[in-house]
Amino acid sequence: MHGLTEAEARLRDRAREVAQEAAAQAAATDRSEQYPWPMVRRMTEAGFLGLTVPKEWGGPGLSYFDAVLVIEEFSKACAVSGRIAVEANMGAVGAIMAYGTDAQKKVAADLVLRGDKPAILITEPEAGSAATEMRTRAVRHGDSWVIDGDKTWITGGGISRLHLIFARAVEDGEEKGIGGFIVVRDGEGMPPGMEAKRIPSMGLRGMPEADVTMRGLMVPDSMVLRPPGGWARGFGRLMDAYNGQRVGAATVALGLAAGAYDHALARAQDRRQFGRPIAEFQGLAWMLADMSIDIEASRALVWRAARSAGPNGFPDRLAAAQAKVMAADMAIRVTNQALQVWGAAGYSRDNPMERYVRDARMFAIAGGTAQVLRTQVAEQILGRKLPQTRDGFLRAAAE
Ligand SMILES: CC(C)(COP(=O)(O)OP(=O)(O)OC[C@H]1O[C@@H](n2cnc3c(N)ncnc32)[C@H](O)[C@@H]1OP(=O)(O)O)[C@@H](O)C(=O)NCCC(=O)NCCSC(=O)CCS(=O)O
Ligand SMILES: Cc1cc2nc3c(=O)[nH]c(=O)nc-3n(C[C@H](O)[C@H](O)[C@H](O)COP(=O)(O)OP(=O)(O)OC[C@H]3O[C@@H](n4cnc5c(N)ncnc54)[C@H](O)[C@@H]3O)c2cc1C
Repeated sequence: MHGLTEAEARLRDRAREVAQEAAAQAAATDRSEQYPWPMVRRMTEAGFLGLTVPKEWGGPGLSYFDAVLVIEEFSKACAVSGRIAVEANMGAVGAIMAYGTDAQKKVAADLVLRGDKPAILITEPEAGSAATEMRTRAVRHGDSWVIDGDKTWITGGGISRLHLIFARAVEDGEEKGIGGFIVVRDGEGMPPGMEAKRIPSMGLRGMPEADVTMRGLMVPDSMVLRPPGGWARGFGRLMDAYNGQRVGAATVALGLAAGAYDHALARAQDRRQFGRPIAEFQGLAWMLADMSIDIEASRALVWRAARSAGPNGFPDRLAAAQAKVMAADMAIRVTNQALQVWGAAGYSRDNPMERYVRDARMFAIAGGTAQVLRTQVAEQILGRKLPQTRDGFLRAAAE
């Protein structure tokens, strides 16, 4: 289908098979709000975590596109499992594999290949969309850095071992720019100087979201991630890597919409009213048609974005933002339509449809909101910066 190579189709089919096990536990994970460790072990054994880790670091060295095929299958069944596959293949892992030292790459590879889902710490209570306004500081003291700051909505806070923290680097009393700092949680508790407090969330309840506070958190200089171009370009280069995770998030949105659609299609043909299958009513038949068009269009953008990554590169920024906006908005629409097809039965918590609706809601917020990403798309197609601060255009004109 869709021009997959034999190897890609095999990978997708293998993911689809294991994802059936994720489907079987998805409702229990949602109810218990517990991270699905048994499923993580199963995904690790099956080789779905660390897919993008290069062969020299012990991984299979597969592409972002391969990872996307796997993420979609898991997300159809259980979006929490889909998100685990995103963070264990993209985001922090991608940044470390591209910019890290050999020692950092080994640490990251060993962790994800053994089942860790890393955490990426960007957002702060006062710096969400305006991420460049972050206040977390890492101050250099000889061979160590000391981090102080507050992060929020950190996916995996409290369960992740590998952390990639975005912070302002201060050297010799001078602020140099935003860089990445790698912190590993070894034991059962958090590392000294780091605390996580869970945030109760609407959907994807098996995935902990947390406020993370850092007070005097020590990071050796060997664990500083230094992208090329120096501190001043640090944030931009880290965001280059983050475009991979945007494609991953778009894929989870796509997958869960496709999962909800499959349930709706089956129900529309089974459920009878007025003596005939409800699929025969044009109102529903066209709704199903629109859902299928939405899903195929999103998949086309997601695949294009994933394929835009070169062998050692990241997905293209514009393609990633376009795919994420489309898939996030589409998932909200399609999951709601799917619930509508199910009628009252879809509204019951004994049925997966309401879970799909809740799970879909985050993607227009996390990873860059639908509004902020539209601005990013506009900047790329117009070929100019669209400053968001009140004095931004004045400052740009003065410069
Ligand atoms: C980028 C923004 C934070 C806007 O802030 P600014 O207007 O202050 O920043 P810019 O001047 O636009 O950008 C600074 C710098 O970064 C480069 N950049 C920005 N975005 C990208 C990108 N996507 N790819 C590559 N490079 C990028 C930009 O060119 C500048 O580089 P130079 O300094 O010129 O070299 C804001 O637009 C934004 O993106 N906000 C969203 C923040 C976000 O996405 N947070 C995600 C947190 S993690 C998460 O949510 C996980 C959820 S999940 O995956 O499930
Ligand atoms: C489930 C979930 C998981 C997350 N995981 C992580 C994670 O692992 N790591 C991490 O660092 N962060 C994570 N986040 C945080 C996420 O990246 C932020 O929520 C997001 O960047 C938006 O920031 P905010 O919530 O502070 O909203 P705000 O920035 O306060 O935005 C509020 C509203 O204003 C709009 N708005 C703001 N600025 C503009 C503008 N310039 N133009 C137009 N509209 C604008 C937004 O679109 C939004 O509708 C997660 C969030 C969620 C919900």
